[in-house]
Amino acid sequence: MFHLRKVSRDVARVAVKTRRLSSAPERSLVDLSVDKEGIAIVQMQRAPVNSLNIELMRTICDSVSDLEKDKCKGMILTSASPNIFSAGMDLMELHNPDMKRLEEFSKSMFDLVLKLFGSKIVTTAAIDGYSGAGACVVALALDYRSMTAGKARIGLNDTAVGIPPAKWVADLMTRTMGQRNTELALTSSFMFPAERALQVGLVDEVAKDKEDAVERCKKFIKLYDNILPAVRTHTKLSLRQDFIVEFEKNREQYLKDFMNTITNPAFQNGLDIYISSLKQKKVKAAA
Ligand SMILES: CC/C=C\C/C=C\C/C=C\C/C=C/C(=O)SCCNC(=O)CCNC(=O)[C@H](O)C(C)(C)COP(=O)(O)OP(=O)(O)OC[C@H]1O[C@@H](n2cnc3c(N)ncnc32)[C@H](O)[C@@H]1OP(=O)(O)O
Repeated sequence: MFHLRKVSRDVARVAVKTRRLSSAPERSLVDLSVDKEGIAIVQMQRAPVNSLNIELMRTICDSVSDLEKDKCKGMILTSASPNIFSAGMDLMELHNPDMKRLEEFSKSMFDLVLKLFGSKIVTTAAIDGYSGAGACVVALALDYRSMTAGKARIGLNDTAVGIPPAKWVADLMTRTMGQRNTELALTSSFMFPAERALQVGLVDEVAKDKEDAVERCKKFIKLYDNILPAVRTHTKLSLRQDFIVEFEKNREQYLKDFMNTITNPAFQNGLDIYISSLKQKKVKAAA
């Protein structure tokens, strides 16, 4: 656990009342609430598995922008789906895609990663269930992750879906887990249970259940209570600037690479088989 030095006793805070914003129709993909202490819970609720389509990614992005404007203390990204944080990118967005929508999808994905990684507020995830591929990338873009012990798995299993991890994805993971662990994780597509994820630094704490995971996120956010938000943000962003600058510089190339991978006929054939196997699993389970 971190020990943060006291910098100022009277940190000015904008009072944030407890409120829910999910009544707005465009926000129905997340439930957003902010408590009296200014800590927000952004709960993904795109049933059944919170797969990341354009709309969900944009909604998360917009929610974080709103929370930044409101000068919230921090946010906790979590899920309404039992046993699933998120199934990663929406495979239907990648399967036989319309080119225009695929480009929009890629842009939304990049926007989301940059928004989360470069956010001014303290960003955390309470991971209570499966968090594979794109969902692991989202979690890696945050400041802190707590994950429930048990069946939950987290990892970048991109190779399993035929996507060679992009350089920026590997960089993001390396920043958190180091070179060696990243190399092993990416080449094997290993999906880590919480205890193993903690050992390699992929998550920061193991929780006993979702409630505990959320509490640990709150505790982490409150560690910054005595640090001036502007000073914390400045420090965080100066340490992250290299990644952000590199990403912006290569963004067009990353977009082309991603579009080329997805539209490759070999990838589409593999995806056909992968999606059928997911559906087949259900048929078998019902039999
Ligand atoms: C925002 C992204 C940010 C950055 C990414 C940046 C760069 C690129 C980085 C990485 C590349 C990332 C690629 C991906 O993310 S590809 C997606 C990878 N995910 C998976 O392979 C997960 C596949 N799903 C599962 O293994 C299981 O479904 C799961 C363990 C999640 C849940 O199992 P459960 O038994 O509870 O449910 P199911 O019956 O399997 O599924 C229910 C229902 O949902 C559909 N489903 C599942 N996953 C997805 C998905 N990813 N996209 C779309 N739909 C999905 C599944 O087919 C079932 O549908 P139906 O039969 O119609 O009910």
